[in-house]
Amino acid sequence: MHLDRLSWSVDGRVIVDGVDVTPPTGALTGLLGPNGAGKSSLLRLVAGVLHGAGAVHLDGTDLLALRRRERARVLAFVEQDGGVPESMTVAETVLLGRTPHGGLLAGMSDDDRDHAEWALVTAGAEAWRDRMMTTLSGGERQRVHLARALAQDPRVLLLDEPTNHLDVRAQLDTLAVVADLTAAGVTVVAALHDVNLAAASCEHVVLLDHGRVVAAGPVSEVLRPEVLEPVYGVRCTVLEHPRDGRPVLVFDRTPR
Ligand SMILES: Nc1ncnc2c1ncn2[C@@H]1O[C@H](COP(=O)(O)OP(=O)(O)OP(=O)(O)O)[C@@H](O)[C@H]1O
Repeated sequence: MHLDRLSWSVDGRVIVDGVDVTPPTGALTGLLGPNGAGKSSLLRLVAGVLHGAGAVHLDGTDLLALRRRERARVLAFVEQDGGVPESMTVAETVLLGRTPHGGLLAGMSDDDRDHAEWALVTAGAEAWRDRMMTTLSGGERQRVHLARALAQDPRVLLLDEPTNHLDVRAQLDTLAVVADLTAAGVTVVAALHDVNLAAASCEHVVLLDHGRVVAAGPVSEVLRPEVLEPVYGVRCTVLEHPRDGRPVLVFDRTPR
């Protein structure tokens, strides 16, 4: 997938400024940057929720030129604190993920139901299948939203802060689901605040600041003190994980 010079302004202020990057196919790309850097806005632009300038190319097709339903067959987006459908059960909510492929809930095929069931189990949400969405905790809802996106069977999955309500185990579970998806060829882009989670789980990183790409590339190239310190305004020390050699970052406010 290639994000081709994506830009978006609001009230005369440029929020996303000519973002031109290529998240690798079948890999997890972490979208990092300080509060207000434009991560959510960029994901919303790619998903076609916001309308700005630029294109999103996937195998020669501009996803932003597609109709919403066609785009939803290839791209799924789990928004941060996504809305909760009133008076719907978890199972019905996940089944909604099949609507771009099939039709209305009543017209779902056995294949659609099987796929939704797979998504429910894969996202670890099957225990709540008959619960009303409004009764779930933040972390439980997050898993259901992931399940609904899986039910869509996307080639591109956008996740906005997929771990922010989750306990440590649930974070690792979610990242394991993402790893299985990328192994199956899905391209995943996730906005993350936890730099160490990105260091541990992403293949590729895009670092945003003030709507612009400051750095993009493999974890070892982007998650370095000289790149991170000016962006976050903190001191950064890089250690090596004793088990897998991946970077572990420690931040403090000591002046350089
Ligand atoms: N609809 C809007 N109207 C005005 N300003 C907006 C709008 N949407 C976003 N912004 C502004 O754009 C900037 C980028 O916001 P965005 O939510 O994309 O950042 P972010 O990197 O996801 O931040 P965070 O890490 O805090 O979630 C912020 O300054 C925000 O206030």
